[in-house]
Amino acid sequence: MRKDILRERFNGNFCFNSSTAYGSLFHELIQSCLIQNNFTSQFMESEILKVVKRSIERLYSADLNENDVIGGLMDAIPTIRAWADKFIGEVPKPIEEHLSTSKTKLSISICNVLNVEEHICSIKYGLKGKIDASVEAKVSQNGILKRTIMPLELKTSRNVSPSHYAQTIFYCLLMSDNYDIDVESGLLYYLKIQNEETGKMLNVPVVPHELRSLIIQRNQLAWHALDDQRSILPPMIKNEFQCKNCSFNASCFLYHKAIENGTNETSGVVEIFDNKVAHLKDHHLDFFRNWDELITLEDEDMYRFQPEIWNMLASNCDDDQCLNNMCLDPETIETIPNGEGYRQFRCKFIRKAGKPNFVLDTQFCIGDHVIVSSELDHRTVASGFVEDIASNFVCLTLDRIPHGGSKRNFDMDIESCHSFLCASEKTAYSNLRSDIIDTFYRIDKDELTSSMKLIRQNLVSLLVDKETAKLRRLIVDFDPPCFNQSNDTMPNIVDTKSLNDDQIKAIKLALDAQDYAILLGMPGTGKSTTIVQIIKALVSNGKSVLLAAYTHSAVDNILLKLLNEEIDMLRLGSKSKVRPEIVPYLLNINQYDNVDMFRTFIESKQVIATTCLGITHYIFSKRRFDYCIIDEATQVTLPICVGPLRFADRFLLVGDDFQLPPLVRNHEAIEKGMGKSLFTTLTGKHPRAVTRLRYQYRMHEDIMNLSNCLIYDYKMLCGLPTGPDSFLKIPGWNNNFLSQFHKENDNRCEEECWLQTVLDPWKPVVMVDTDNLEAKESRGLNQNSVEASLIEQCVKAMLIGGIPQTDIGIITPFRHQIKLLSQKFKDLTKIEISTVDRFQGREKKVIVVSLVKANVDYRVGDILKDYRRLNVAITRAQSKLIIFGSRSTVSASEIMRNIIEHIQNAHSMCKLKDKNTPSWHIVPSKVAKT
Ligand SMILES: Nc1ncnc2c1ncn2[C@@H]1O[C@H](COP(=O)(O)OP(=O)(O)OP(=O)(O)O)[C@@H](O)[C@H]1O
Repeated sequence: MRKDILRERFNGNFCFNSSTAYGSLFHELIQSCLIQNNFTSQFMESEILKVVKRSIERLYSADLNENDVIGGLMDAIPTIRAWADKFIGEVPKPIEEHLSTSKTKLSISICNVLNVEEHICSIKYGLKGKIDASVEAKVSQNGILKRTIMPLELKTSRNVSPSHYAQTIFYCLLMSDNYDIDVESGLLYYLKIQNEETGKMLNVPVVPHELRSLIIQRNQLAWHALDDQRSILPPMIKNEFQCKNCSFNASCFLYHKAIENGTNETSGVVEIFDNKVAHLKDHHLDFFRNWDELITLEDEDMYRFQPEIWNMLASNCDDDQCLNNMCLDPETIETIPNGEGYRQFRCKFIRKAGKPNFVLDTQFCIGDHVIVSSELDHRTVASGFVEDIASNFVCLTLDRIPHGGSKRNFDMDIESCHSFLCASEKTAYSNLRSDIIDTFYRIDKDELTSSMKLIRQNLVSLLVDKETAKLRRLIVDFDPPCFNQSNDTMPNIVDTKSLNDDQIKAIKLALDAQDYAILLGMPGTGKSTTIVQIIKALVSNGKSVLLAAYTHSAVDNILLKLLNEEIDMLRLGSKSKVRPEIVPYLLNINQYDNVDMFRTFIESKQVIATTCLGITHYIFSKRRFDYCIIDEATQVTLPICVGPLRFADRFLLVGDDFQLPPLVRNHEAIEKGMGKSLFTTLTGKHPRAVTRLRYQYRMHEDIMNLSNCLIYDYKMLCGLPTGPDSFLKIPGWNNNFLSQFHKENDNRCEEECWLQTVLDPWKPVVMVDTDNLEAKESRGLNQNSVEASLIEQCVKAMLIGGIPQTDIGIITPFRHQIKLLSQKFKDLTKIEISTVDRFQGREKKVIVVSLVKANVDYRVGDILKDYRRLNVAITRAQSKLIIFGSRSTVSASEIMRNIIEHIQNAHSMCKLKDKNTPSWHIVPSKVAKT
């Protein structure tokens, strides 16, 4: 039971070993034979080759060779065939029973396969599980023949275990709930226990007294999982053999020592315990207790809405968390082959009944994780994330094609004949299609992601693993970092002519670091440029580099620059999250015929890039790196940062304390220090490890000084010349340029057109104040339609004036405003519209900022008080920054007041008159797609 609780909190040791790798391959093989109902040697041989080819990464991780594995699987063919000959078909054959009380022999045959890997969450029993195969079986006893559904559980262990019986009984409950029918027993098949030539097949009945004791255990487990019982784990099992081989032993022992005040004596397994945690001193245990508490606080916030998914009818949930009455359009289902061998499905859902503009009005946004369930019986059918959202549909990328679940067949009879329509992939598409059309779905936001488990696992690895001893000394004990004596020579490959002195100093420090270095740079000072030069130098010295950042966009930002330098690299991640230019560098597992080829490929890559949470990839069980570089390191909490650092000997953290902080939702966790990044901590502890970049090359001086006056106290210097070239040039700009947008005989705007002020090429910073207009935000949603229309006019005018779409970025802190703006510019897809967070590390010639907040109570919200987020927003523009907002409302934020004062002093405030409503300009609905 303790292991089950630990499994909910930690990833465990995620490396594949040979028995888990073999186990998963056997499962895939038998499941595919069951689905195809083909157990011929020829079919199995060809399936083995396919299964092994799909699993090259797992074999690499488990140190297995495909020929040995193929041999091992082929050796099992006679056993599987004998099992199938006996138990698959229409004629029941005698089977051994667990806890049999009957004198008469039971016979069983599997006559139909309903599903494989069926994922069932039962609200009724508070259980969830993935059933290896859901089957229909013919059962004969005492001369009575019945057809009944049951779970089939496949096992590759060499011993029968009581936990397998328990699992099978629970699966019977899950199936009962899912199919709304009593399931009296399940099947357990041990491939490797040779009591016959077939392996061992058992029938496991749901016996009332066993079920009672299992439900009691389930309730105890649920008690331990409660928030306020978190520190009380179920007792340790103290079994030498099991503890040694348990993949959760490190977290178990660490918990015992740090949280339960345990010792090697009380652990009951002295030697194994000491081997893992004897080295931990009091301050290590304090470190773990502190971070465990912070993560728990944050965890509670993330799980806040989870119960609603299961407890509330979709019609009672508000649109914020749940979309109900959704229909899947079967014509839109598209398979997305993923580079890593998994498949995903793109599906479009339309709401059958509801408000016409409902989807845009909801809290659902692109990138949100979602769970799709059938509306009728609340059965989970798929999970994934939002890919696109418009007024009348939502497009999801899902792990499987949703369907309404198994449907009863015409000959179904509760007593004697359980007969269902298959929902598995062998089902003819036409069946599935009608099933899809007939089903209504609910889509819930899934706040629960597995990242918390990984974060906790990072902490355990940091404190326990042998490989992280050095990292532990540096970031837990705060040992001072060491540097080689600098010999002042720079590798030839570094393009010193294009760099300034600060940047050259930063490169030297990074190359001299024996432990770590820190690169602190204000916006546009060339942090990513410097990172690229450091990577070039390291690669030319034969070193390997793991490049990571919190967001995919930050990772790809550096990779795009590396591409220009023709540096070879490997990008890990899913195709849907990666920039198109980087897609060719994604790992494509289909290219490798064998493990050696794959190993050679992986080991040949000197630069591997991923996000900080992407480190669960198989390759990290084998690969280590000379350096790890983390960009935007001020954006990640310590336990997330530790993830990639675990795999390298030295590291470089790059960032700026005054740009985005780590994303932490829980206020108490922030107060207790979770929002302080490792970057900030180490910068304070060991200033010797820090180099600073001061010259920025992105922004016109006026834009830079806005940030200087707010944050940097004029320490940021301009590396760019400030001649006429530094201003925005609108190619079509002339005295008559704006007249094309005004209606004939309508001079209400012409006499003093606001676009004249805003687009004036000699004004690099302008704020458009909407206070005189009816431009209020929508109630309850951070959305402002008048502001969006003004932005549409302004941006389209620039496009007509000849500014390319790719030069324009629109930033707003609110995701609902992004949805609205994306609608306005839906034909102009090269204009980037994004949150501040996604724009960090990026730049555009023109940046338009939509502040959205406009209300009579002057409520400005937290985001517009966040000086770091605002700093990022105003430092993305090279030549022109246009800010739209309600001066009276946003002035409630002190930092916004300062921005406004600075702009006012520069005479760059454009206060709209009430006649400047958006309709005074003729804006073509379509603009040439430059
Ligand atoms: N030494 C230099 N001389 C001239 N231009 C430079 C120099 N270093 C960087 N740049 C230019 O400055 C701009 C900003 O550089 P870069 O994107 O590397 O900055 P950054 O510090 O990573 O930005 P951010 O703070 O947004 O993350 C780029 O256009 C880059 O080409």
